[in-house]
Formats: sequence, structure tokens, C-alpha cells
Amino acid sequence: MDSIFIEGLRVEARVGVYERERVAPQTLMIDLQLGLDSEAGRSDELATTIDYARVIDRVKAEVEGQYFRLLERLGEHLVEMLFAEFEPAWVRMKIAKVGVRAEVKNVGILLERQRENGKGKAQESAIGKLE
Ligand SMILES: Nc1nc2c(c(=O)[nH]1)N=C([C@H](O)[C@@H](O)CO)CN2
Repeated sequence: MDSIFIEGLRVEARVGVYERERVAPQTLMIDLQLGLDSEAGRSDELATTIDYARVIDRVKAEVEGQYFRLLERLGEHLVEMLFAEFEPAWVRMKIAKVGVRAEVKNVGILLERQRENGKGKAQESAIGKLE
């Protein structure tokens, strides 16, 4: 199956369990992959695939102006939006907080969801350090 990907999307988000994280935005790095059966390789028409520019705009819009305690909740929210608006076959998303701990480069979550009757199917891993 084909996919589109977005790597290193930098967004400013209010996310975290601590008061300072609720008040002030912090930088997140998002890697995103959407699976699809696309006609675009034959049609050469943007309308026959998922427009990654639109995905970037929608992810940024969903993150900004909202508050989430956990990255898991933010990730789930974004995955639900992506299935509803772009209808991919599957979604793989990594969300990293940059520089929150001195001894690690990044911390974050990795979500993988299969489309199932219009909804994502739970299959999740939380990881402490991302490559
Ligand atoms: N699995 C998670 N663990 C932690 C999260 C999270 O969102 N998911 N968040 C925090 C704090 O907000 C932390 O990032 C502050 O530095 C701790 N653990």
C-alpha cells in the first residue's frame, strides 16, 4: 500500500500534566504517515490522493488553541480527525516533546491505527525516547 508522510512537523501546543505546561505552549515534533490506495501515480491529479499540505494545516489548527493533559489524548484526537476528514487506510503518528529531560533527546508517543468501519482500532505504544 502507498502512503504519504510528513516528518518533523513543528507545532506549538499546550500539553502536559503540569501547570506550566497548561499555561505556556511548548514545541512538539510530529511525524505522520497515512496509508492509502491512490490513483495519483496514474492520474497526476491532486484530487485523487491525500494532500499533505492540507493535512499539515489541519493538524496545526487542531493542536493550536486547545489543551490536553497527555500526549496520548492529543494523538487520539488527531487520529480521529485524520480518519474523519482524509479517510486513510491507516495512520502512524509519532509525537515528541523536545528537550523536556536533560538526559534524553526526546520523549513521546507512537500511535498506529487501522481504519475499521470508519473508526481507528486501538493499538498503541508509549516510548520514552525517539530516534
Ligand atoms: N505517557 C506519558 N507520560 C508522560 C506524559 C504524557 O503525556 N504521556 N506527560 C508528562 C509531563 O507532562 C511531562 O512531559 C512534563 O515534562 C510526563 N509523562
